Amino acid sequence: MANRLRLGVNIDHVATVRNARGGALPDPVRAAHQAIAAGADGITAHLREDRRHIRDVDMARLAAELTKPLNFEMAATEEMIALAERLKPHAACLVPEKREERTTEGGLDVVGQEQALRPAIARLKAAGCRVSLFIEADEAPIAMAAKLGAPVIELHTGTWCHAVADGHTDKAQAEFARLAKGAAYAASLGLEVHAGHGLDYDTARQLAAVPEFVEFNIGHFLMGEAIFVGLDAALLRMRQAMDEGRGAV
Ligand SMILES: CC(=O)[C@@H](O)[C@H](O)COP(=O)(O)O
Ligand SMILES: NCC(=O)COP(=O)(O)O
Repeated sequence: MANRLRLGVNIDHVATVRNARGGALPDPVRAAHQAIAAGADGITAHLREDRRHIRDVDMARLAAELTKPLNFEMAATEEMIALAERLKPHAACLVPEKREERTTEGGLDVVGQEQALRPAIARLKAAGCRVSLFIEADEAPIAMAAKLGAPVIELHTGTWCHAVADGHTDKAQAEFARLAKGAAYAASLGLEVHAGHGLDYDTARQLAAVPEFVEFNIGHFLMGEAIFVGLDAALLRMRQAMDEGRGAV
């Protein structure tokens, strides 16, 4: 299918449930294998500094076992870059991290961190990782991502998804237009454009209509749905929503 949107499944919150009891179950790596078997185009996992969900051993197993691309989300710290150099995941996505945050709250400040990010990106590239920067859909960070030599960006969709969920129609329309404009600008610079954070069936379907998006990374909503309908059914429904939005069905 021309211009098919890839679905990257984030398994962080299987690990959240596992860590609630301190045992080994449910196994996030098992979820990754099942997601791939159910049609996921790749797996995303976020190894946070505080290890609140994904742990180092999970990332090592994912890197060793997956049959589809692994997208290692990380802060641009020495610890994480060194781990990525050792594990050599298909992709490394640099995301902002604040210990006190409940979840990611926005895009990476690539404009303010240009000098610090440049060597991090170089090291990840040298390790063979496809580097992605998780940023806001604004001209300055998008232009900086291109200047820094990252081949991929992932646009933060959380603000738009929250506006949709809260019924703030005017803000949702403005945020959608911002995402669409940012995606078009990024593509004009030759960047591969992804999107993620807070996407559900409805917002994934809406955003799929923006032709410049190549991949969505979706986790929290899907893992919640899986509790009720199972992971396979949730992925199938998300796949259908993305294809409908892209006009593929
Ligand atoms: C960057 C992003 O939006 C997510 O991929 C990230 O994983 C969110 O952090 P939590 O998974 O800890 O909520
Ligand atoms: N980068 C976004 C991601 O991997 C998943 O975000 P969410 O769907 O868990 O909010």
